[in-house]
Amino acid sequence: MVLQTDGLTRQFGQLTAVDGVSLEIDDEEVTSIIGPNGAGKTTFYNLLTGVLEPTSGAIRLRSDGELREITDDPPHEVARRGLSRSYQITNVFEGLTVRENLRVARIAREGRTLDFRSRAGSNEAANEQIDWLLELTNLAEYADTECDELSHGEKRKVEIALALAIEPTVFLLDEPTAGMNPTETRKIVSLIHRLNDEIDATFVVTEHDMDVVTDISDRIVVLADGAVLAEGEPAEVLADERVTEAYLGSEAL
Ligand SMILES: Nc1ncnc2c1ncn2[C@@H]1O[C@H](COP(=O)(O)OP(=O)(O)OP(=O)(O)O)[C@@H](O)[C@H]1O
Repeated sequence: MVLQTDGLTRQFGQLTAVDGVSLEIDDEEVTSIIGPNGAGKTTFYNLLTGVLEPTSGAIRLRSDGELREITDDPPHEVARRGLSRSYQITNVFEGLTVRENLRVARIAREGRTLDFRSRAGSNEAANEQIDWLLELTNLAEYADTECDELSHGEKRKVEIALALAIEPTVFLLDEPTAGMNPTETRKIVSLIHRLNDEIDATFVVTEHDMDVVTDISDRIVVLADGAVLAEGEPAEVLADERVTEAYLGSEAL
C-alpha cells in the first residue's frame, strides 16, 4: 500500500463534502475516483495534497519505505514527500519554453535537498532527467517552444511533465482530458498507459469521461455525497445499480 486515508472528513459549515472516506491505494495501480457533480472529488484531492485541512481523519503516504502521516502537512511538504498533482507545482509559465519550465520545477525540487558543492554534478543529472521527461511525454519536439504557443493538449502534457519532475511516489491526475477533442483525448490516454508502464509511480485519476476511466483504470472508487459508494474493478463497479442511480439526474454514465 502506498496511500491510505482513514475516516477522512471535511465539513464546510453544515455541509459534509467528504464524509469518512477510508481508502487504501496499492502500488503501481491506476485508481480512478469518480462520482457525480458535487460528490466531493475536488475536496478529496485538496485534502490529499494539503490544500485543505480535514475536519477529522488521517492521510498516510509511503515515504522512505514506510507509511507516514501527512494529514496536517502543507502542500509543499506533501509534494516533497512524493505526492504530486498534475497542476500543483506551477501552472505552466507561459513565457518560458517547455524545457525552461521543467528546469524551474527541477530547481524548486533540488533547492531543498542539495548543497552548493553538489550542484555542478546535479545539473548534468537534471538535464538528463529533463531530456528523459521530454521524450517520455512526447514533448521533445516542443522543448524550445514557449508554452503560450502550445495547444491546450500540449499544455496539459507540460503540466504532467512538471508534476513528474519531482519524481512522485503517487501521481494525482486531475481531469487529464478536460477540454480536449477526441484526438487529444486518445493521445493523453496512450500517454497515461505509457507513463504507467515506464514510471515507478502509483496513479490516482479523477475523470468525467467514462470511456477514459474504463480504459485506464485497474480500480474505480465511486464517491457520492462525500462517501465511498462502491469500489472495485471497472466492469464490476460500472455494472453496480447504486452507481447508475447516483449518476441519474446529473450526468449520464
Ligand atoms: N470552499 C467551499 N465552501 C463551501 N462548500 C464547498 C466548498 N468547496 C466545495 N464545497 C461543496 O462541497 C461539495 C463537494 O464539492 P466538490 O467540488 O468537492 O465536488 P466534485 O465531486 O469535485 O464536483 P465536480 O465534479 O462538479 O467538480 C459540493 O456540495 C460543494 O458545493
